[in-house]
Amino acid sequence: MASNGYRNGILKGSVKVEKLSPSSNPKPSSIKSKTTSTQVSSVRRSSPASLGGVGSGVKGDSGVPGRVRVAVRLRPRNAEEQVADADFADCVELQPELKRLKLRKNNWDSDTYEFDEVLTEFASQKRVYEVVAKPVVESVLDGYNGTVMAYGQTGTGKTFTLGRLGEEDTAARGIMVRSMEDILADICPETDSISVSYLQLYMETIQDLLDPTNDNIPIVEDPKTGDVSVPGATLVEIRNQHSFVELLRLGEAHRFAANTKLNTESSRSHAILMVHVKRCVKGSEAALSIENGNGSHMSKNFRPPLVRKGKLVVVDLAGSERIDKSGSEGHTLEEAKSINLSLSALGKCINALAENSPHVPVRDSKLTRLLRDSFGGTARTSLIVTIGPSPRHRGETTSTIMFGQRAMKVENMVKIKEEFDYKSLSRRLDIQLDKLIAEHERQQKAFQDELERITIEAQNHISEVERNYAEALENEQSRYQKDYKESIKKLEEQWMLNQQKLNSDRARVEVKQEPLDMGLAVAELQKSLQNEINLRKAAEEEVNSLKSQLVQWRRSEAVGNAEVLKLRKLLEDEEHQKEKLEEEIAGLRSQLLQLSFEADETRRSLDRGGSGKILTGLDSLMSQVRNSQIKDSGNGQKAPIVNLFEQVGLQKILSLLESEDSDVRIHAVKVVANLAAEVLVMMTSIFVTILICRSKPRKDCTSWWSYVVVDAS
Ligand SMILES: Nc1ncnc2c1ncn2[C@@H]1O[C@H](COP(=O)(O)OP(=O)(O)OP(=O)(O)O)[C@@H](O)[C@H]1O
Repeated sequence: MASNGYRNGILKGSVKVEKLSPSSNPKPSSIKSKTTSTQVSSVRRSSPASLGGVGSGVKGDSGVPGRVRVAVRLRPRNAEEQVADADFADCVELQPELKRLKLRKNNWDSDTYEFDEVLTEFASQKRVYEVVAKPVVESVLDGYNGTVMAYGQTGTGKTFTLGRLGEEDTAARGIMVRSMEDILADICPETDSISVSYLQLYMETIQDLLDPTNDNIPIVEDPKTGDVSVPGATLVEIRNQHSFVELLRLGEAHRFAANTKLNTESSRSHAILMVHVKRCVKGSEAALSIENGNGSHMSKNFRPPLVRKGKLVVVDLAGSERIDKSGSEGHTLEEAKSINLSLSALGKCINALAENSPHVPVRDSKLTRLLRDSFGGTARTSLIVTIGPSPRHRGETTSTIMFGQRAMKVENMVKIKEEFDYKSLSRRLDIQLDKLIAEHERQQKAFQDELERITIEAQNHISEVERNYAEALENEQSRYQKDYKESIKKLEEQWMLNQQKLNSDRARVEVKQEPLDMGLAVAELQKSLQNEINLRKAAEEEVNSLKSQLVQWRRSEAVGNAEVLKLRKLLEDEEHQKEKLEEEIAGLRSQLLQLSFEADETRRSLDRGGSGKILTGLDSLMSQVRNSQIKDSGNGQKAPIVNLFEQVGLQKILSLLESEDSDVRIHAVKVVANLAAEVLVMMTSIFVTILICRSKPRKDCTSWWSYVVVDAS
């Protein structure tokens, strides 16, 4: 062992020393993914110096490396040492700022050891808590397992460091009390819970410090996870600091202790305080955890709350002692042997872990079985080794320091303890079920009440209706009975009157019955006869009237027939006349055509200059016209049509055309047609004459022209 070297086997300058400080504690926000943890886990235990230590925890199934943190604390000289070692220097020299401890071998030589924290005899309890335990406590609050353990020679201050209650002097409060203070300050009482069990391992038996009758508690190891638990231990829920301190006091009272040469209050057992912290993961943190885990398929209503279960284990080991120095004998000697045996087993495990040995003799003692998770397990572990200053105990101090040094090489796989709280879900569902059942019962009761109310109302209503109906029926019956009685009474009265009248009529009829019957029969017959006569008369009159009407009708028929024959004759005449007129019109038209033809011939002749021929034709035409005139004037009469026109006038003829009488209209048409023919003839004559006069004026032309003019007018 080189005097200037580090006795923990690590070369100077090659160790990256992590500070045991609150800031090094991992926060859930650093939990990223399984990939990260897998990558890191591949270097497990391979290079402790390169690992991140307590502050690098990341969530994952396999966890992340977290080296056991080790601090050394020096107890001040006690009264005995101040006297006995007055002339001697302490066996150790501390360099807290360098986190180094020098162990003097002699006056001129020393070995130097480096720790995660070096706490001098002046270090306050508060400082010790903050550098040793607080990071672990914070990890526990985040859902990790954590171990704070004190190891050291008897009487060096393990119980002082961990278990002081600080009732007289609060500054003296140890790690247990301060841890609980921090835990209580951090949790949410509504959703989180803390429960505590306090045990001692004495002579290889686990006893319940909170219930001394409960001894020889078995250790249970989960074959799957390797988790160690002592389910037989009393578990007390902690709600406040006071109850916890009382609990510690109770436990301390039950702890085995002995008065040895080295410690008047020497603990003869290993005390193990287990603080279970169950925290409900909330909000986005829970959602993130569920997303990363396997709870995403669960329905929100039936999704159990996600909880993180951290367990803080504070171990106050019994002190290792040299029997010759402690003076233990008898039962105390047996205790000492047992203590040393278990501490030796712990040391072997630490050695094996520190050396990455494939076999770790965990099962050699109950202490190692209990601390399985704390060394080489999943917990964050912080070890404080306590030493005394006396050079007389240099060997024990060296042993303690070496234990601490080896422990620093132990690396755990820190793993968050997060799980679904099915019990809580079950409780919650039970509560919901109870509520639903209560609500259902309440609704059912309300329904029943309502039903009863409606039934009663309906029954009342029915009763009222029945009552009203009965009353109405009764009234009606009495009214009818009354009317019936009155009617009967009236009928009886009427019958009485009729009876009286009948009687009186009978009496009268009996007196005048015979003469009355004859007279009536004769009068009746006479009346019938008269009626028959009257009816016969009326019938005869009717027949006569019909006969005269028949004669009248026959006469009218004969007149009508004669009229019809007459009209037919007239119609035939008219048709005959019409045919004649049509023949005349046809003749006139042919004449007109002839005249037109001749006029055309005449014009052509004139155009060719053949006046002689023209004259001949003209003379012929003129003679025709003149003959016509002469012929007309010869009989002293104009044509009948012209005469008719002169006699009747144009307006009259036109009005006759619109007459309703068909004969009149036919005559009017004839007149107009003949007139048109005559006018046409006359106009043609005039036209011819004009042509003649224009071509060659003659003497007789003037006279003829005047005739035409006179005739035309
Ligand atoms: N840092 C310290 N400052 C002052 N006094 C101390 C300190 N450490 C321990 N002591 C005192 O030393 C004595 C022994 O301490 P303690 O009982 O805690 O030792 P221990 O390691 O628990 O012993 P054991 O293993 O025998 O139980 C006690 O009287 C305690 O008050």
